[in-house]
Amino acid sequence: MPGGRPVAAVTDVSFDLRPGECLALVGESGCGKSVLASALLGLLPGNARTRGAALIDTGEGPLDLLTADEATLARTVRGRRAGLIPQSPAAHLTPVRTVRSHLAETVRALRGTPRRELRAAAEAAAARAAFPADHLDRHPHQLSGGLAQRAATALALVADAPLLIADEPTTGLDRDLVDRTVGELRRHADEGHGLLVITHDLAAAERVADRVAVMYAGRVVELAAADAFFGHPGPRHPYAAGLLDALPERSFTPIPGLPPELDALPDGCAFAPRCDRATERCASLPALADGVACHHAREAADA
Ligand SMILES: Nc1ncnc2c1ncn2[C@@H]1O[C@H](COP(=O)(O)OP(=O)(O)OP(=O)(O)O)[C@@H](O)[C@H]1O
Ligand code: NI
Repeated sequence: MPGGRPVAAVTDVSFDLRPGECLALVGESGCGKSVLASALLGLLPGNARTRGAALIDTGEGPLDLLTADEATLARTVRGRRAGLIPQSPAAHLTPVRTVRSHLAETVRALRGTPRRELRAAAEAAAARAAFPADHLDRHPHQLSGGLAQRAATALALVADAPLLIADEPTTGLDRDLVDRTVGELRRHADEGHGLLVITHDLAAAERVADRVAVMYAGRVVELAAADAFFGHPGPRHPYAAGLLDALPERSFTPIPGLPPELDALPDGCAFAPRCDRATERCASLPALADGVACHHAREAADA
């Protein structure tokens, strides 16, 4: 930050993700979801500091993504072990190149496809993400939001990486496209891939996820099985309960107030100023224990 003040964009996050499993990471704008995704791919800005570990299975043992050097990340991880469908895909594509050229380069780099087979391989990669062949010669600015999303998905799927991170894959899409995207992501997990879906679309999270991690002000405040979270007995953290209650199909009641600025967090629970369960105990920071970080969490369901 200006003046050299640090800001803790993501703190104390801990989860695992297995092949064939989808974890939805949900939370309001600015809570740290995209920073977390960037950290997992070694794409943080140069002045960022990380601590802890993020282990990925490389096929030859675990690799710590937070300490791996750039050459290792570039040669063995990005695209190959972990694919990313970025938030705002159009902004991540090179503006002066066509979708075909993006796909051909990616196929060549990740699969070593010989030049004479590139055209067919690029077309097959596009088809996998339902990107229309007659739009392959368009530039990013000539694509609708939905088609830019498909182009980014096609690129992320080229090397069939065991982990796919999708950052806001349904934002800005119309209803049919949301349904299709959710279906495709779920199929991708069912085929045995690990899937981290970052979204503030809770309806999409409910349909795609096996587990849900709720972030608030840079921390995971609840980590739960999706059926318990969205169904019975429901969320345990008051913030998570508030998020669900804000949905139009539920009680359509917004959480009062706004999330705090990350560079001015209170010492204790960051949600306390907005929380109707807050007491003096909330002046100390609640650790994530048994899936929830709250002094007044609802009881877990009976096992
Ligand atoms: N390079 C940086 N320098 C300072 N602050 C940063 C930097 N990168 C991110 N932040 C801060 O970290 C916070 C988390 O940002 P992030 O993009 O991860 O949010 P998000 O949960 O993905 O939100 P959205 O839903 O809007 O995409 C933001 O408040 C942002 O201001
Ligand atoms: Ni984001």
